[in-house]
Amino acid sequence: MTDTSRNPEPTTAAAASTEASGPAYDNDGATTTASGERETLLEITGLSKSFGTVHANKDISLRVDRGEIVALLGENGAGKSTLVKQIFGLMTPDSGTISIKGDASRIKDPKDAIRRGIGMVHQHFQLVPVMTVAENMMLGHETTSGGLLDLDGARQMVRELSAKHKLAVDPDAEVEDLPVGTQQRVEILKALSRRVDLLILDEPTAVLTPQETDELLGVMKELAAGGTSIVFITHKLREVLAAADRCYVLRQGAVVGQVDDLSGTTTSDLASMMVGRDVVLRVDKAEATPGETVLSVKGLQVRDDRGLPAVDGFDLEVRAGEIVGLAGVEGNGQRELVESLAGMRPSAGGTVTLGSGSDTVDLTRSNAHDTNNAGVGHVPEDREKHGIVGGWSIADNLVLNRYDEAPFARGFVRDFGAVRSHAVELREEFDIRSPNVDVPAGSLSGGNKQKVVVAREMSARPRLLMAAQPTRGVDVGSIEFIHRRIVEARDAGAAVLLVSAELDEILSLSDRIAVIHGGRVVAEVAGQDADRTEIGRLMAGDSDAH
Ligand SMILES: Nc1ncnc2c1ncn2[C@@H]1O[C@H](COP(=O)(O)OP(=O)(O)OP(=O)(O)O)[C@@H](O)[C@H]1O
Repeated sequence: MTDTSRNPEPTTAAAASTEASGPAYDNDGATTTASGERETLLEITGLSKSFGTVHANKDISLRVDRGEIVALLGENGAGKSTLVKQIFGLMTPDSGTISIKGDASRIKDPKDAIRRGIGMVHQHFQLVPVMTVAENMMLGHETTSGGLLDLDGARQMVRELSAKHKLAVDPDAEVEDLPVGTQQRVEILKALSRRVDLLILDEPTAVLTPQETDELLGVMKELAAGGTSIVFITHKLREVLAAADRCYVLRQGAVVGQVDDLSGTTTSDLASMMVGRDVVLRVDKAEATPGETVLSVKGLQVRDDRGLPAVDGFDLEVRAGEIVGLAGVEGNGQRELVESLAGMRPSAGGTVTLGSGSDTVDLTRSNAHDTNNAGVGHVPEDREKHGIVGGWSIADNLVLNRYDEAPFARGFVRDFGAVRSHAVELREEFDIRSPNVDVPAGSLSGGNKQKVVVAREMSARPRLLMAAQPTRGVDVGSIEFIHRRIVEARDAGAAVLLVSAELDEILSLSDRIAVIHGGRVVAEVAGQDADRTEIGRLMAGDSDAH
């Protein structure tokens, strides 16, 4: 960690794009000033921003040169999103300056930011799902570039930008039908459809498969080589080492570290810089001692939103005291499977039971309430939609599915004291960073919202814990913590079904791994025998891999 001066020989973009200058929405590719010096594209000085008593950004100063890829790292709630929202004009700083290419005048709003060459891809995409890619492209241009694009013009633009940036997208596809990774490409193309000097990506890889992530990192490097500067937020330290030229580390709103040469740096170095202590990146666990069958799924059929088969003859058993990891490329029925097992989506065939012998409960047609009452805990993939109620307090969110039960209610009367003290305990135990437990859950940072959901579901001590992407958007220190808690739940006798797009997470936590492809289990392997490459091939549908 150093406090450095300028990086005179940046590694990325000395080679400016050699492509002929393209259409009006192209970038110029120049990375240096006339004197041969690298141009400072973004300079932030003494930036502070508070929400009530929370100092989200404290006296932040940083710099990004043209053609650089700069990573922003930090724990959940460290202030990363707040910082980039101010650069994009979504929030106004309390004090300090943001200077873009030497212009330090206030960025009034996103429109103003776009006019000044800033593009941003948000954590939650801003696309209209029922519209096509080209129609979504038109939307942005109505408001920002004055001239209305016609549909043919928008289609043409998508094709040209797709080809130029090697981001394949069908202009006529409806956005809601596209996998998440492709939706993100549309967002990136939308940002690139205007002149962009600085592209901000807020946790761009959180929802991507490993292959999509590699593709995106490649695109980022090409953009940087063409003169675009990139600021990206991530919790995945390997990505920082793979793609960034430099990085800044934030803690509790302040810049606590800066690495200007990442070549000798390891993921462990970055992790301890972020968290302020050494972090164990691998999970230590004893061998599992599985007991009786808890979850039994036979021949399950579930349809997707369009009525097509998504889960198609799915069989799986999960026993008490074991973690079964479901590995698969996103879009192979995992979402529909978990929703169906949680009682949120009807099944079209097959059976689901919980427990064994005389203790068996048939959950095949249960709703979410019954499933929950039967002892199923569910950490949903989409915390914003299914995990929390943003307008309700943290305390209420922590008892969302148990508000009418003892000790949180006596008869029809709620015991607010019990709800609150439960919340105070969990906030402490799960390190939920918030001023108190009474603030709306919607005001929490992304990772802290996730901790609320995980805390609620785990504290209910479910017989079956279904955890879908449990550490998505969560910082390394908290990943370590959540992983430890999942193993503890297993050791206390819970059956755990872990669904994750992170193969590393599956490999390090699972006692048994089931690979899902085309809506059914195509292979099962013991956790300790699992081979990364083989699992990868099975995930891709190579049935000879096993
Ligand atoms: N609109 C808001 N109202 C109140 N508090 C807010 C608001 N936006 C952010 N905060 C608070 O500011 C702090 C910084 O949040 P921010 O979202 O910037 O963190 P982050 O580093 O992006 O975290 P994560 O990695 O979890 O996404 C947090 O304590 C958060 O609760």
